Amino acid sequence: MSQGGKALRRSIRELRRATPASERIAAAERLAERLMALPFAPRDGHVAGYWAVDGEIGLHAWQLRLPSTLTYCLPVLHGDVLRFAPWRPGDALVSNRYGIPEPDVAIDNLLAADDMALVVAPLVAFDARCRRLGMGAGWYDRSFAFRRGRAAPPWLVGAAFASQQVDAIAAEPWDVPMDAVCTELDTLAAPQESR
Ligand SMILES: Nc1nc2c(c(=O)[nH]1)N(C=O)[C@@H](CNc1ccc(C(=O)N[C@@H](CCC(=O)O)C(=O)O)cc1)CN2
Ligand SMILES: Nc1ncnc2c1ncn2[C@@H]1O[C@H](COP(=O)(O)OP(=O)(O)OP(=O)(O)O)[C@@H](O)[C@H]1O
Repeated sequence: MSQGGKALRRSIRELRRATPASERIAAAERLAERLMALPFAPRDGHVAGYWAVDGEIGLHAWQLRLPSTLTYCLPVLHGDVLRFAPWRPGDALVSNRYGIPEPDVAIDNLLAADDMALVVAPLVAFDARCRRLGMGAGWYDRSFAFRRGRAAPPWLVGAAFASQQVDAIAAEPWDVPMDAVCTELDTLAAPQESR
């Protein structure tokens, strides 16, 4: 990652953390509406969200609106990839190496990335082509590398505040483009040729 990329990550993460609470709450509600309205929103199966940290836009409003035919899951770090586990409010959590809470489940009960029908991915920055810049450890890129040569599902949707949009994110060879990015203001669809 270039120095530019590191500086961009730092400045956007600062901006993201500075979003006032009242704005965050309203934005999470608007985001939930947009996620529910996605043309490819699945009716049943597993969907993955994330436990918002570091000023990320929250997914609790979306989780609350999901029909009972969908099972909400959270990511779990496993080796060098993400696996997923169902989580409902009140279920046990443990902190991972980054201090992010994840479901406290036995390895045998973890689900694979391709068991998900739709995955809402956190991001630091995105562009109009639905390219995603994450925290910089490559977890989503490694875990969903199989989507580079294969159609959805799982559908990959980035979630962010509209303020996290940048002009262009330089494509790295391993980047996995999102099918869409939802913010409190917009739903952006990826250009057809990059899906
Ligand atoms: N809410 C949430 N969950 C997530 C992610 C995410 O971006 N957001 N991830 C998306 O990939 C994975 C975790 N990836 C992460 C990568 C780097 C750092 C991080 O904070 N790094 C520190 C320095 C390293 C450290 O503390 O050990 C930093 O950048 O300041 C956190 C999570 C899985 N779960
Ligand atoms: N498919 C892959 N196979 C092997 N290594 C990979 C793969 N994808 C990403 N990586 C590694 O992960 C590192 C970080 O990638 P990048 O900076 O694009 O992460 P990110 O998308 O910002 O982070 P994250 O997905 O964790 O939010 C890369 O330098 C690369 O070494």
